[in-house]
Amino acid sequence: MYDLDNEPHSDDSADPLVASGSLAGERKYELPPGDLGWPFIGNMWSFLRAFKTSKPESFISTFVNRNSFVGISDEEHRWIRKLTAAPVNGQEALSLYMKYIEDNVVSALDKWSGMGQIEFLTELRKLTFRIIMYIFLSSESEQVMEVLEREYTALNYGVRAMAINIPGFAYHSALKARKKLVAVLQAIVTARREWRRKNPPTAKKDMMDALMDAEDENGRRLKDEEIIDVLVMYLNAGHESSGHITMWATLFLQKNPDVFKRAKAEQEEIVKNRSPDQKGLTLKEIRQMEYLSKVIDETLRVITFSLVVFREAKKDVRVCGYTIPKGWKVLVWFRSVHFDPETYPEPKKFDPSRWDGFTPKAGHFLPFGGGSRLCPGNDLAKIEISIFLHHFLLNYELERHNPASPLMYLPHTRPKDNCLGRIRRVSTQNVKRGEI
Ligand code: HEM
Repeated sequence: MYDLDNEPHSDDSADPLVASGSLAGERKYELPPGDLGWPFIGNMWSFLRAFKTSKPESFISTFVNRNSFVGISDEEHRWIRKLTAAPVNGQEALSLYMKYIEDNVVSALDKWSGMGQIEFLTELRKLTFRIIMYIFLSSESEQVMEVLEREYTALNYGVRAMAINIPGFAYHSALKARKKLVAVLQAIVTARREWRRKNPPTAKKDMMDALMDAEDENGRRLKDEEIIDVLVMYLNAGHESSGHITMWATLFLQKNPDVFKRAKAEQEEIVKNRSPDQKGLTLKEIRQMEYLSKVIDETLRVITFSLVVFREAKKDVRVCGYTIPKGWKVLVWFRSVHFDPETYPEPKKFDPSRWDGFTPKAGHFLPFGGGSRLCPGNDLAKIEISIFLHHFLLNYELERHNPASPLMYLPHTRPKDNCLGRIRRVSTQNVKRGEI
């Protein structure tokens, strides 16, 4: 029995399954370290297998039953995660991807500023999807990208639909879409393998190369099918969240002129200190964006994009006088963690300066989850958002059509009008990569 009531609070657990907040009062609790199973609703890895078979129960079991035959075992999760972590979040990979991100951000902002009214959130989601596709498949044509985007959108619609496999229903379209997606991705994988066979190894170009190179300690590499599954899953995991947080950070900046001014001054300083021949942002400059990083952390806290995750108790756990028996599911409600007034005074207030000299205790800031399931795209996401805000702050402003648009809270907090408005260019500073 793991007795939390008598366990000292640890702030430095190597792999904490962290969960803190107000459970039955103000008592804090922290679950034992380790892999406590996987969430049984909306789990990212369940996307790996979703829609691979047309049996209706496959959809339900993928998302609901952890022992499902289409689900992914703990061992498989560990193996794929280990092999894909560095290609997504490693330093080498991140510096490589920055160019794709910045090129896409600069051209999107430029395009939007000439478009009149746009749904800012919808456009941001398209942008973050495009960025993820470029990170994976940098050399594919615009045509291929469009097909992938179209089929992926159909697949995504089916995720929360009823499992009715009849033409006209979203689930049926999703099954068809996955088949087409797989066919296109398989052609890309085959062509890439062929190219690599005929050409001498070059520096890595994108995540597809990195996945093909990834090897475990026994020399085992990812098969084509595994690479495709990982791509499909990452396309899902890696765009929606970044799009929403980018929108909210932009809105908070605009709503708080003092914050906007300070964040903009920081970006101007970065550009001013750059050598004239430098093209585009560098990782070093991203690290210099200390204030912007606080703006993003505060946005992640206030918005809490992922409301909840599930864990499973691997042994009996005592919490606040209650026993959570081994095998029970535990729901970690991130919003109560992020709105705990003991950790975050006036929790509803957007206040980036609360992060000045403040590092929350382990388990008190979980925008990317925690433990062995910690979001592997956390650094990538922050870089993506920082690059967008860098260019937005320097050159643009957003004029909302309905500033008082009501909000929707499920599945994610957003204005009902998807943030309808205009993007206006207010300066031409640094509009092209590296041009000042
Ligand atoms: C602001 C952006 C993002 C937020 C707020 C976010 C948040 C989260 C959260 C809360 C989880 C669940 C963690 C847990 O169970 O403890 C998660 C998992 C995951 N995220 Fe993210 N994420 C973001 C961006 C990304 C990006 C850019 C990628 C990839 C390119 C990504 C890939 C994943 C994957 C693969 C998982 C499943 C991890 C596992 O179960 O092992 N995410 N994310």
